[in-house]
Amino acid sequence: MSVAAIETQGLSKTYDNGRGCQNVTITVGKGEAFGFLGPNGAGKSTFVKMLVGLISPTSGSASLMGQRIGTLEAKSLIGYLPELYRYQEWLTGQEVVKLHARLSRVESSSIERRVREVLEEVGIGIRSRDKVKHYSKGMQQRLGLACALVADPAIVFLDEPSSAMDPIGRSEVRSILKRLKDQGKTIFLNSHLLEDVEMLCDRMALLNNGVILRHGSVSEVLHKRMSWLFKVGGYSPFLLSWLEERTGLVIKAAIDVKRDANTFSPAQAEDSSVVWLEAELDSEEQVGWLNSLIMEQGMTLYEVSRKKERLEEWFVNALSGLNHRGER
Ligand SMILES: Nc1ncnc2c1ncn2[C@@H]1O[C@H](COP(=O)(O)OP(=O)(O)OP(=O)(O)O)[C@@H](O)[C@H]1O
Repeated sequence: MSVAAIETQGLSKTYDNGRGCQNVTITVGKGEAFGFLGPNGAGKSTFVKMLVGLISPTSGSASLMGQRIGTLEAKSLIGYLPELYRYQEWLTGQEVVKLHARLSRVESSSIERRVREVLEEVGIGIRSRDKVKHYSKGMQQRLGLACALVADPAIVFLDEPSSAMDPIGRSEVRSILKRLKDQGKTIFLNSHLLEDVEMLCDRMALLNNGVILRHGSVSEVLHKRMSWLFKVGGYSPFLLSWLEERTGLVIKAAIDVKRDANTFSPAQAEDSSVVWLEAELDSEEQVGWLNSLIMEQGMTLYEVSRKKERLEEWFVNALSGLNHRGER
């Protein structure tokens, strides 16, 4: 049986103040992208710091590709982008990455080429000769990514890799991570951004107050049932009742909906007006079915989309009714 890329057994770290993360048992296969999702203070960074050998566990055990964490063998397998990074302001981006390449024992004959490649990859190419003190936060985060990748590690630990970036930067980072995944790297992604985890990861764990509340495939953990939005014309309250009766679903109607802000205030929708309908559905087949019923009733279908839940709301729902240990 091949060894897992990351394997932990009851891994715990308790700081003097009683905080940290407790009893985490997970397995991440080689080439898998694993998301560790949790609100601020959940214990994500603590967990990763143990895996990369920066702090020692209070109890439990863990290995990377079969090598005990904290050993040189385990450390030589990893690239790590910390959450709180500070690079030498007086050096250029290129010099910082070179330094990391040397520290990671990249063969000296290939350092120049590798540094150039990785700076291109993260999108610093033309700014690589500027001093770090002139870099924006987003640029520094890209630099951190270059440092994490320069030694071509088998496992990449990323602690909030796009937190300082604007939407374009975020989407670029996602593309870089996707490419890494396609190259067969194992990726461990700490994030409080639902979207990042959803787009990249195969499996994930939801952490709160230092304990894992759920883990499994991303779809198992995130969406049991999903809300869908249908923008329709030719609406009437009568047609809504008909749809509800026919499908057995609860369907809400609203004149306007701010999807990102997740507001769906009930509408006094007038006959024939354009409205948004919202329904919680189990599967894409149900979406198709509802589409066809909407059109069968003579309504015009302008748009269908999945409603994006805001993370806070999702967390509140996921965590509601749980005590601080995640028990109901
Ligand atoms: N060195 C430390 N000493 C004492 N408590 C700590 C230490 N480091 C972290 N903590 C506490 O442990 C808990 C988990 O922190 P951690 O940084 O691992 O969370 P996180 O999920 O990474 O959150 P964030 O995204 O805000 O960094 C928090 O309550 C934090 O205040």
